[in-house]
This record gives sequence, C-alpha cells and structure tokens, in this order.
Amino acid sequence: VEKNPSTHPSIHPSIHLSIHPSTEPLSDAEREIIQDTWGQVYKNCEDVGVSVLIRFFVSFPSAKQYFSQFQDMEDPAEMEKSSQLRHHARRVMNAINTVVENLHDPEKVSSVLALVGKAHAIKHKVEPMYFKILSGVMLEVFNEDFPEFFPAEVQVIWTKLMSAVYWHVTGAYTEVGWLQVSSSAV
Ligand code: HEM
Repeated sequence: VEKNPSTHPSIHPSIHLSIHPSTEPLSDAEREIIQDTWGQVYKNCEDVGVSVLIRFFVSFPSAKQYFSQFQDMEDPAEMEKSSQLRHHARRVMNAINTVVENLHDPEKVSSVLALVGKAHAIKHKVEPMYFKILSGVMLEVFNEDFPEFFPAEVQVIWTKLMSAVYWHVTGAYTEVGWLQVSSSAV
C-alpha cells in the first residue's frame, strides 16, 4: 500500500487508551507500583525503546513523516539501524524515566512534559494525536515483553500515568496556540 505522509494515521484497533481531560493524582501505592515495574523496563532501556518505536512506525507509517532519516523506510530491520530512531528512542525512554523518578514532585513532572510538548508543537510540528497512539504502543510492548510485571491491575495504573503524560503534553500544545487537540478516547 502506498503511504501518503499527509494522511491521518489509521487507528489501531488494539489500542484502547482512554484519556480523560483531567487526571486524578496517583496514590502512593500506585506510584510505587509504577516505579517498581518501570525499573524492570528501564533495565532494558535501549532494546525496549527501539521496539516501541519500530512497532509505532510500522503500525502507524504516517508517524515517520517527521523523521528525515527514515520517513521513506519500510523495512523494520533497516529502521532499527537508523541513528535518528535510536536517538529518539533514548530520549523518549529518558523522559519517561524522569517522570517516573519525580512522581512525588508534580511541578517537576509538569515542567518536563511541558518542555516536551512545546518542542514537539513548535519545533517538530507533530500532530498531538501521535502522543496518544505512542502511549498505547508503549503499554502494549511493555505488557508483551514483561508479562510477569504487567498484570491487569498494573496496566490500569500505567494507563492512568500515560493519560497524565498525554494531558500535560497536550496542555502545552494548547498553551502555544495549537488548536484542535483531541481529548476524546481513541
Ligand atoms: C512520550 C513521547 C515522546 C517523548 C518523551 C519525546 C521526547 C523527545 C525529545 C526529548 C526530543 C528532543 C527535544 C528537542 O528537539 O528539543 C524529541 C525530538 C523529536 N521528537 Fe519526540 N518524543 C515523544 C513523542 C514523539 C512523537 C509521537 C513524535 C512524532 C510522531 C515525535 C517526533 C520527534 C521528532 C521529529 C524529533 C526531532 C528528531 C531529531 O531532531 O532527530 N516525538 N522527542
């Protein structure tokens, strides 16, 4: 199938991430569960980050339009070698790590995510919907790669965190004047 970079992403049916316009803070117990499970994921930071992005770009090829180095690549094995992809994988994982390490400090979390949101809105002009899609892919890969650490009740908590991430990121988009940020569930 010919990929037209200007078309909207098709929504993958396996992604059921529901996003609420405002989010309840995580409880202490939930924070601890996030930190413990993330510890397992982050041990494999490089591999997990790359798997997440490959899955994202293969399932949602229009998301590649923003990346000069692999926007025309189709072959996942070739994408995997792209330094731009690997670099972004590391940045995504490190940003999530900063969020997880600072869950006790809501101001730090919002400032980190506001910077991410602003850079993607202003510099990279990324359609914010892709953040929601990427969150779903991330949870999917974590669950698949570490099933013993992601039973259903842990997935619920992670979904809550990812909703908060999306809420902060899109808040920054709105702040810099990006209209039409969708807050409805995928
Ligand atoms: C949780 C999600 C994400 C995080 C934490 C994240 C993080 C980052 C960071 C820290 C940077 C460098 C900051 C800068 O340029 O000032 C970056 C660059 C970039 N991001 Fe993201 N990102 C995320 C999602 C996305 C998505 C969904 C897309 C597009 C589909 C995207 C596209 C880009 C592009 C095109 C760049 C510039 C790449 C380059 O210069 O090589 N990001 N990202």
